[in-house]
Amino acid sequence: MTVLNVSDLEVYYETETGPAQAVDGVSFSIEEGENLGIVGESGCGKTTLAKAIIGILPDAGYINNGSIEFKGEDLTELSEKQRRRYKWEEISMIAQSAMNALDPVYTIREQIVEAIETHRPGTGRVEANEIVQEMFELVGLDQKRADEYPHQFSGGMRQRAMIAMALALEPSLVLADEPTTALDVIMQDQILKRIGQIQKEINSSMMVITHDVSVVAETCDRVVVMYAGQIAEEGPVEEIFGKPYHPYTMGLKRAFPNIRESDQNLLSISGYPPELIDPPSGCRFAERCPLATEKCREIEPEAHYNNGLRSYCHYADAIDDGFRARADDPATWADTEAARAIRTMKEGTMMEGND
Ligand SMILES: Nc1ncnc2c1ncn2[C@@H]1O[C@H](COP(=O)(O)OP(=O)(O)OP(=O)(O)O)[C@@H](O)[C@H]1O
Repeated sequence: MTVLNVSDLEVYYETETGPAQAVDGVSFSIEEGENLGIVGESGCGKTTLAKAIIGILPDAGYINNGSIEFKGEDLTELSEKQRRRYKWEEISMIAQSAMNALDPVYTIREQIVEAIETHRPGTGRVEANEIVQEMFELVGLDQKRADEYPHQFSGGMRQRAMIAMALALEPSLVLADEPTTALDVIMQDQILKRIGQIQKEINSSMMVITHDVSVVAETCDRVVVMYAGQIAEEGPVEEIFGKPYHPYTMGLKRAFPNIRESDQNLLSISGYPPELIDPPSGCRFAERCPLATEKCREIEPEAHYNNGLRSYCHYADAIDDGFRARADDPATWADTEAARAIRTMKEGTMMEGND
């Protein structure tokens, strides 16, 4: 069964200089029990996507187009009141920062019990407390500390408490936004394993948002690679990281440190994602791409399908292992428009310095 079906979603933010297209024409689905990873550099629209799905966009943000079908019901058509019943009970979110997500004036127990009583009005106090105990055990927290306030917890414990809260109502879909970024490597590993175990027990689906490709490799079945508000590539984890067809995926998997490997030979994708207020007309990655041609700068790429992957690159069908090997070489990434522009700028600064 399809739990979530996002179709042609556009989310804008009103800014002083005009509307910024944070999510632009994004379509994907998540099946029951499936884990989908969303990866991409900072600012590519991952958190906005999650906030639109659970219905907590800030005032400046709005859905401009598209649908978000949850178990067949389009959430974008519902009123604020109707949507509330989905929040936490059916769709929950493990936010980036547990400190911001937890209420400082209530104990952890009070917050979890409150959530249970709001969404399951028939649940008695004793039963709610049993759920707190069970969730604390599952996330590896000492339940004696349930009556403490968030500030009395360490960062790792707060993150675990947040996970306990997000999973207490056994939601069908959990949106995990950088669930372990604030934690050290050992803790990250434990927490990821823990989330996986709990999730299997309650058979929920999960959308894992991260910039760390090793987290996705470890926890997800499929992955969506986002770039500048759009999907660059989508498909099963093994294929995406084994034989990708989009140059951005190739760069991304070598450009960011990951929690698995200590000795990493990282490469750099020169430049930055484009402004989302006035994005370029062709492929948004063209300026930073070693394969880019005039066509890429002018025409927006359509989806190409290879080996179960959906890749938005004009040259996806021509990409082979030869190119994948070249993309592993940092020198390949020194030959892009962005890299050349940065070199020219540096040379200019040096010349000025010599004058
Ligand atoms: N409240 C806001 N008002 C205006 N623009 C915003 C707002 N929140 C986010 N944006 C912009 O929307 C774009 C997408 O941001 P978003 O936080 O969704 O990206 P992200 O991929 O989750 O990044 P990160 O990993 O840093 O959280 C960015 O350009 C960001 O500047």
